[in-house]
Amino acid sequence: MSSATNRLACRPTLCRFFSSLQLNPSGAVRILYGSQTGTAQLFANQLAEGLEESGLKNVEVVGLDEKPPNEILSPGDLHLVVASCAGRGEPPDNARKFYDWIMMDPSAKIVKGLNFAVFGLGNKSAHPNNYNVVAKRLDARLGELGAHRITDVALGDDGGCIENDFDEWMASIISKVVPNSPTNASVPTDTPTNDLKKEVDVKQLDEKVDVVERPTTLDPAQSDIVRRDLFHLTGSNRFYADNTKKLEVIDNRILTPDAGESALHEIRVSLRCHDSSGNKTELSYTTGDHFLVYPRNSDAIVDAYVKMLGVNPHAIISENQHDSYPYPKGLTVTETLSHCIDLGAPPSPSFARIILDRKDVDYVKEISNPRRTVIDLCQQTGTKLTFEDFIHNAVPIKPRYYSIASSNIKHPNEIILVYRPVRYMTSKGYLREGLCTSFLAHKGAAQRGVDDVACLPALVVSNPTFRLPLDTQTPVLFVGGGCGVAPIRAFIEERIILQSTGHCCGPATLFLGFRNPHDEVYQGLVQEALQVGALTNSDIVYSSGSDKSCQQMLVSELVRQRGGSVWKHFQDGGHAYLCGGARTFGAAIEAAFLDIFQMHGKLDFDGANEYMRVLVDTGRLAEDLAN
Ligand SMILES: Cc1cc2nc3c(=O)[nH]c(=O)nc-3n(C[C@H](O)[C@H](O)[C@H](O)COP(=O)(O)O)c2cc1C
Repeated sequence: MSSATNRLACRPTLCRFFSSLQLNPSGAVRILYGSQTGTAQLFANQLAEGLEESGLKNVEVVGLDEKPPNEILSPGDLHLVVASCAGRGEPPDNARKFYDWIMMDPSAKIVKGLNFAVFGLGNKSAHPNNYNVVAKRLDARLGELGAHRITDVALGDDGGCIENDFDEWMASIISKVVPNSPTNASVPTDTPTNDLKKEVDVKQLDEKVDVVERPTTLDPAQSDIVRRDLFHLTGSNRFYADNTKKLEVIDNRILTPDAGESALHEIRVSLRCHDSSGNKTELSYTTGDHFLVYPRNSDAIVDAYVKMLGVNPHAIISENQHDSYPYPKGLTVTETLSHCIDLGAPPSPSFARIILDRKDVDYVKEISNPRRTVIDLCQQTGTKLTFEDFIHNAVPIKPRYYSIASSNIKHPNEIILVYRPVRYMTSKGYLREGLCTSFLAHKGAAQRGVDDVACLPALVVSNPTFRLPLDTQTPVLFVGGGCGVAPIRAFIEERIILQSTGHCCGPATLFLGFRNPHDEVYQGLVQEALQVGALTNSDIVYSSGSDKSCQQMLVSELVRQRGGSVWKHFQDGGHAYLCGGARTFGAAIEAAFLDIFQMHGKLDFDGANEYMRVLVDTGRLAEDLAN
């Protein structure tokens, strides 16, 4: 690790713990990743670095779409699979072909004699019925086909502390694969040293990352948008998804000005755009789809990190970096910090231990719950990080999913999103803003042409399991809370059009909750739907009403109160849609449904769970729950 480029590849975190191990390089290790939004890919790269730093030579990271399915597995090698779940228990797009092949193709028997272990990425509270099913099924299938499992499938929960889950699994893999390794990398047995503090100064950084000075300052019109040419959409450095476009914001407004700082906002985005050759194209969507937005950090936080790291913001990171450089090459330092790294996210457990120079860090209590960031920890400890330390250990920006709040029949050329800006003070007095919601909140409507302030890098993501029933007569029940109003708005809008174009719609019930009456949105649309018969009943409740006349209760209480009719709805073949936050709202409504199935359906606990499972499996209970 002496050359400039190789030093970049070194993750100090793991280097220190594993560099002096005796190794037994008995064969090649193939790390396979299936990733929708980049986390599994990041983990796969971290695992490769951990294994290489332990001395393994023959480690390869392979995206599950990088080879034909029947060439992905290589008998005799160890395969470490890192795979997330997307959709409703679906594999991520890049894993789809391999997943279908291994699950169904008879030629998939060739995996006999192969060693493997699987780490899954999922979200338990958001997807309780499909939690990590992709990893579980891959693990079971590989075993069934005769491959040798070196350790049980491990499940990472993105609703908890997935970095911790992964660190633990990686440590156990390294201890199995590399003889004489420490048994637990996440609680290192050696005392952390001051390695980071001895790292290079800015001048050396320029040598190490091979940067060149950009003669002029950045052109703001080029710095904040989708730049497919700049963000190298090839190979493992793929940053934006292929069909990401730069889309114009048509309107961005507060829906409920009386609700104060945390009011719900609505943003309208045009689907008309230009392709790379300058030709006009149009994106399309179907009601119920998702919209993926790539946010960037604010200039203020980027400036703070530039100062803390002592780097030249205009230096360009050269194309000649080592392959393990985690971000697109050729960007300036500012662009990399703005677009690639989540500067407001807490560091990973291992990085936090390094910065704090302690091995006994209580990660959840000290770091993740208070949402302390790298800059907070460095200010607290006086730790001086180099740019390379930071860039190789910091958390990358993940794109954010939003439920589209419009019907494609009513709005074929634009989409509507509903969002609530996240902004709060931590107990330590730090102001925190949600990365994507504050990014959206600063997007003005397009004034003249397409400028950065008015554009979003974004794409439509199909959500085929979240659709209104094909038979418009089927009874539907919409249950939503807060921002969960978004997909419900889309469905109501669609039913109004269906109704007005002669498609007679069956009964539709709406149970909707807001914080208080000031927070309530889209009353006009709900009234119109009730008048034209697109909705049959509507109950709106508030978790904290401001006057006695309003319905002060939780949506889950309302659902329980209407238990008899909810049971009848399902017995009549009705469909239901659950839309809101995963942890509290989604879990509470599911619990209410289970109670109803027991009380009104006279089922026992297992029977109620089974009833729910069948509803989910047959697409009659569809969820759109946010983390
Ligand atoms: C649209 C969407 C659908 C998801 N579906 C599931 C699911 O069915 N089951 C699950 O356990 N997790 C699900 N998740 C959670 C992801 O698997 C989890 O956030 C993971 O860390 C993403 O990893 P990736 O960035 O590598 O794709 C879903 C996430 C999104 C955004």
